[in-house]
Amino acid sequence: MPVAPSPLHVMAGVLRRHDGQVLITERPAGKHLGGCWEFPGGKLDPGEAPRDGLARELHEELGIRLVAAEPMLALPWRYDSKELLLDTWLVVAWQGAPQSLEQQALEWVMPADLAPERLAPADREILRHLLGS
Ligand SMILES: Nc1nc2c([nH]c(=O)n2[C@@H]2O[C@H](COP(=O)(O)OP(=O)(O)OP(=O)(O)O)[C@@H](O)[C@H]2O)c(=O)[nH]1
Ligand SMILES: [Mg+2]
Repeated sequence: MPVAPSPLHVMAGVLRRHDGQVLITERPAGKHLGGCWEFPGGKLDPGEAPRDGLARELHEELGIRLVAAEPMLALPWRYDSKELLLDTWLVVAWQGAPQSLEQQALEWVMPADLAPERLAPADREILRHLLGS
């Protein structure tokens, strides 16, 4: 019997500043969901602990060092051909100012001002969670 591939474990970090703004990044055109905005992160490497994978991705993409983060929402999601677990953490402390190291646009926004349609479909659930509904 065919064995279903296990879902791809993807880490996403919601960097939240003291003023409540969160960081979103734009997926480059040509990639899966190119042009959609998302939370920075990426696929966990085999054998890697979630917090370590999150810290690695945030360092690779933004050049920051993770200081304090906690799990916020583990969201199973299915796009046409791929199934993933979007493991979303709230990041409340980091060192360094986030920079675009992978040519991605960055934007700080208040969750209440963020139009859900701008986000990747799975991330609209994260936004709902942030808005507390
Ligand atoms: N990083 C990230 N990925 C997300 C989010 N929401 C969401 O649906 N994804 C999906 O999760 C999958 C894996 O994310 P990724 O950043 O490692 O994917 P990628 O293809 O850019 O990785 P790669 O090109 O570095 O191998 C992608 O299909 C992406 O569209 C999100 O908020 N953050
Ligand atoms: Mg990524």
